[in-house]
Amino acid sequence: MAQYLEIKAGHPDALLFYRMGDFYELFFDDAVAAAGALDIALTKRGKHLGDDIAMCGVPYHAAEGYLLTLIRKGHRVAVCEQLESPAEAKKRGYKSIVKRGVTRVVTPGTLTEDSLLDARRHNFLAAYANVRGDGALAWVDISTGAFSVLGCDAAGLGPELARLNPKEVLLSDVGDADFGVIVEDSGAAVTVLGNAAFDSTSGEKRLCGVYSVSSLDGFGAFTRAEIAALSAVVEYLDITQKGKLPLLRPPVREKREAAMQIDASTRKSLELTHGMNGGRAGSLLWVIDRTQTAGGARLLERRLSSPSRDLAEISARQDAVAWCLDQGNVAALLEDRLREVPDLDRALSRLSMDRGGPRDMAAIRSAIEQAEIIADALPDEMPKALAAAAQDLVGQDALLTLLDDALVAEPPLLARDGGFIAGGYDTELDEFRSLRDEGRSVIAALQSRYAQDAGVTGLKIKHNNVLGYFIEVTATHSAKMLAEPLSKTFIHRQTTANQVRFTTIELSELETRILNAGGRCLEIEKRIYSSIVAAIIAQAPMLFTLARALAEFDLSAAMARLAREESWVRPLMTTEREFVITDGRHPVVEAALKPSGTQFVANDCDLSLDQICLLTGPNMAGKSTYLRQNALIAVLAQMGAFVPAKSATIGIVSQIFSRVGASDDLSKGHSTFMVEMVETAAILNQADDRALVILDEIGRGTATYDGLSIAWATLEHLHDVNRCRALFATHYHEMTGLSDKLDGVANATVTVKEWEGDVIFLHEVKRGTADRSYGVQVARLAGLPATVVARAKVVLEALEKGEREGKQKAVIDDLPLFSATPTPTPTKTAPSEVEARLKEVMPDDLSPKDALNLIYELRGLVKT
Ligand SMILES: Nc1ncnc2c1ncn2[C@@H]1O[C@H](COP(=O)(O)OP(=O)(O)OP(=O)(O)O)[C@@H](O)[C@H]1O
Repeated sequence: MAQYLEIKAGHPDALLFYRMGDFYELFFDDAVAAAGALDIALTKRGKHLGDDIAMCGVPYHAAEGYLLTLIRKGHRVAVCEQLESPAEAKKRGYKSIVKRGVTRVVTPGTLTEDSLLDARRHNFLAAYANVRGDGALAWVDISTGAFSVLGCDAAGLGPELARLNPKEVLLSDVGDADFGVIVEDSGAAVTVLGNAAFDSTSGEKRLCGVYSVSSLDGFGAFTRAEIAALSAVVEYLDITQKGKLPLLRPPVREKREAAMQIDASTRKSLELTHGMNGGRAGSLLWVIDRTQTAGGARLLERRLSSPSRDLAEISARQDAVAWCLDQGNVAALLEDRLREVPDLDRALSRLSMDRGGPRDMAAIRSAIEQAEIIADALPDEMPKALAAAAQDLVGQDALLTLLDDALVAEPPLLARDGGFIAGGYDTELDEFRSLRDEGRSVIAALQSRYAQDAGVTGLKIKHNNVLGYFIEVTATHSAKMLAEPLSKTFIHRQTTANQVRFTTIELSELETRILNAGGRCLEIEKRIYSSIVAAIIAQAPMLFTLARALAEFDLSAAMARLAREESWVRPLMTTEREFVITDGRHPVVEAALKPSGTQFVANDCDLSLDQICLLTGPNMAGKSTYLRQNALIAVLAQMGAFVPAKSATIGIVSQIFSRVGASDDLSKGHSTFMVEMVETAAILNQADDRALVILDEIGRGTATYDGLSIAWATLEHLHDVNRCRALFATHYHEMTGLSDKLDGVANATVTVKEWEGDVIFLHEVKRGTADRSYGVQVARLAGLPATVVARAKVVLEALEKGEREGKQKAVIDDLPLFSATPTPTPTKTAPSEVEARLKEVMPDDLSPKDALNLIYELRGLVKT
């Protein structure tokens, strides 16, 4: 208990997983918290200061799953291991306690286990530093070594966190409390560190130490804040990994201006990487992902989250996709090979942190192998981005030879039990192995000899952990075995209910030889294992580059496949302010319609001359879909992908803002309307003339005239001040008059057909205005009770009539609604012939033939 309390004192904010043999045990409050979170039994063990000690435990071999649950529920876990075996402890004295120590603190941002991670997404740990008003955000994925930093003021923190989606963010204990709120809003866990961790002077030294350089200048000209943020990350890794730093790639300095700016609410409403339910399903990422490897999928997610603003970079990526489309055979081979490529980054980082095993080595082997095959198949002439990547695919021959020679074809997961080094690689190992294996065949021979000598055919030589090797016969033979002459050779060891066990001098000697040989084998394999790990780590920077190159090929091929399968085209990107889309489509809605066979109606969009498009149209006509599809096309184009359209010309978009749909944020005390206004304010204050703004039904959350006035003034502001390209959907038909007053505002509408009182949605966007919203008809389609729909029609007609005649108030007063009309009872129609016939049928009494006849009969009734 003293040992426990001492270790626990060092980790007051984490649940302590205290290793006791085959279990991790938790005590006191930790036990209560963990038992609740894991839904496992809470028990007691011993007393402390007179009180029962609460306890619970989880088996160590199943600990990963429990860890994941605890991390997901917001806990941190300090894993305390036994640092020696009980036998070693006993050597120090009979009552010695096994040495224990925390080997790792598991937090949301520092996971490395495959089972705890989403293979197709990064798992970022971030740190935000503020040095005298200058802010910087650094982030790392320790499972891949990717490490980056970016100058970022407080206003930029929210959008950047939305872009990166880190799982954990480190903040200084002397920082602004607002930072904590921003981080919490992003959904990441906040971890507060002492301000010393953010010290840029000692931080610079620490970073130089990590990369074994005398200055960081070679990696970029970092600001003090950037160094502070980077070093806080390293400090935290040091604390949580107990000095065993993961492999970190040199920090990459990013610039905010390099990427299209997309704030958190826009990302959410466009569902770029996460659907409405927070998972992948329903997102753009989900629909466009055709990558074969985890590395490719992660690169896709990064690109989609950070569309570029650099024309050269975008066209280089487009060239790569176009090339893959053009070179169908090479692309097909690429995809075939990539399918065999395991997660190189994560295997590498696990090995570097001593959490890997032989299977990770095999993963590295097959990644290098596939990379070489791909490199061999590539032609000399390739677009720039792929040519550069192709060079990084080769150069690991020596490591490949080592892994090929040293490893068996399918090594086990863990190094612990050996058996992963190939025969012929190490002569000493081979010798001990044959001794060990020979021993086994000698045992088999010995068994048959003893069986013959004793005249007991059922005699067996067996092995268990208590007795080691022993000879076993059934109890019926015990008298014979215990009597001379057999008792001279067979020494009695144990009698159980049905068996008697013996040993012989010969057997014990053989056992020692086998055990020694087995132990030696394990030792040698361990030594070779370490040397292979060292050889791999020595190549780590090149292997990370190779992984990145594979991901680049994977992504280009995947984008090409997508373009081919879905008939997407290469958009023409310019530095002007054009935005011309012909036959654009919404990829997610189109994919959702596909199973039902419904055709998505493609629509044009031209914001070049008329920089603002004011869209009116009935409910359910497809306004939101149209707005979003154009934003998504811009995002796809700037990530370097092809786009769902017949043709597209897009002047680089600097920022995208989207205010779509209504939601409240009760946790912040914001009503639906308040949220809408906060988001609109952000757009009007920030959008520049290269921005693309999408506003859907601004002002609908308040009274009609307030809403209309706000929408009106907002559109004027976008037009006069922001001067950005915008799509503006509204049900305020009064606003369509603005196009006469303001240059560069054009009206468009989504067409519908009226047929026998119903609306038919054509989903076609045309120039012009809508005169009605057909809200009542849509409400009927939604299943509003017929009485309500009928009543709404009456009210609507009266209101419209009143408006025409300019006496709306009088009409409202006249409405019978306010003089309590009796609710018309739903009319009951007599049952149809078919219904009447069906009522007579007893399904259980029907033979198959009767049932078929019945169907014909019913069909006949319908005809008549
Ligand atoms: N271009 C299209 N082709 C085919 N179906 C479409 C198209 N656009 C929209 N739809 C279908 O219509 C549905 C409603 O579209 P959307 O939400 O965009 O309408 P809306 O005009 O914004 O409606 P509201 O004004 O009620 O918010 C979509 O979920 C989709 O199924």
